[in-house]
Amino acid sequence: MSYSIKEIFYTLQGEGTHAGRPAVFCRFAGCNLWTGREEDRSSAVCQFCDTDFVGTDGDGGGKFKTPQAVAARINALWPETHEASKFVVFTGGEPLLQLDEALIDAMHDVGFEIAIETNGTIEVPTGVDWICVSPKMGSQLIVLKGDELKVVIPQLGQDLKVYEALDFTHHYLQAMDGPLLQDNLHKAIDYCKAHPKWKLSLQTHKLLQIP
Ligand SMILES: C[S@@+](CC[C@H](N)C(=O)[O-])C[C@H]1O[C@@H](n2cnc3c(N)ncnc32)[C@H](O)[C@@H]1O
Ligand SMILES: Nc1nc2[nH]cc(C(=O)O)c2c(=O)[nH]1
Ligand code: SF4
Ligand SMILES: [Mg+2]
Repeated sequence: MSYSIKEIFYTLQGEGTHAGRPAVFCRFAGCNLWTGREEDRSSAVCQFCDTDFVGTDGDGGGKFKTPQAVAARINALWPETHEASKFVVFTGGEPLLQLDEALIDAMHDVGFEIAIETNGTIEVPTGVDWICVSPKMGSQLIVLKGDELKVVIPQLGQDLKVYEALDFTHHYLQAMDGPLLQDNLHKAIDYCKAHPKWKLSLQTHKLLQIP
């Protein structure tokens, strides 16, 4: 199989537990909950997406024929003299439409720790080192355990108590970006204070204006 990748870039993880950690981001093209076309947004399962994941035309993007080719491109972005802390985040779009064990093995072969950002609707292949699930109302959540659960609020009909019971090490709330961001941040802050199992995840890369 070949891999369709929107962009590959080296930055800091902006969100969640690893916020501030240098990481190569590999953004796969395509998602199962939205086409990515603005004209389809209002009829999509996931309507609040902040990301362009259509096509393969971003920085470092393209169609890659082999897992080794993807791994080599990602590895080339890591600073040469710092082999120990190699960290890749597979995101999208929905990475689990394309990420397979062959690519996971290829990344481990070049020394990377592997994280994913997923909507939790597709089974996670073996070997992923850090699983971040961000459930979407209107979709069937099937990934019920992992390292961090990162719930974007508010979403219509959400019951955070249901998520609280799931088997994740960290439970985060992330305010939905958009015209109501400030309101949403206050909702998230108030909820965390009242339910201290939850922590606030900020999208720090947006504050920092880095990719
Ligand atoms: C663009 S998604 C890609 C990965 C995967 N499809 C998912 O939804 O988790 C990456 C992260 O951004 C979050 N996100 C997307 N749009 C957002 C928005 N408008 N405000 C806050 N977080 C958002 C998602 O919930 C997810 O945690
Ligand atoms: N810096 C940075 N951190 C991120 N964390 C999750 C992201 C994503 O789009 O999945 C993201 C992103 O796009 N940039
Ligand atoms: S599931 Fe993730 S990538 Fe897909 S539309 Fe929603 S936020 Fe965007
Ligand atoms: Mg993003």
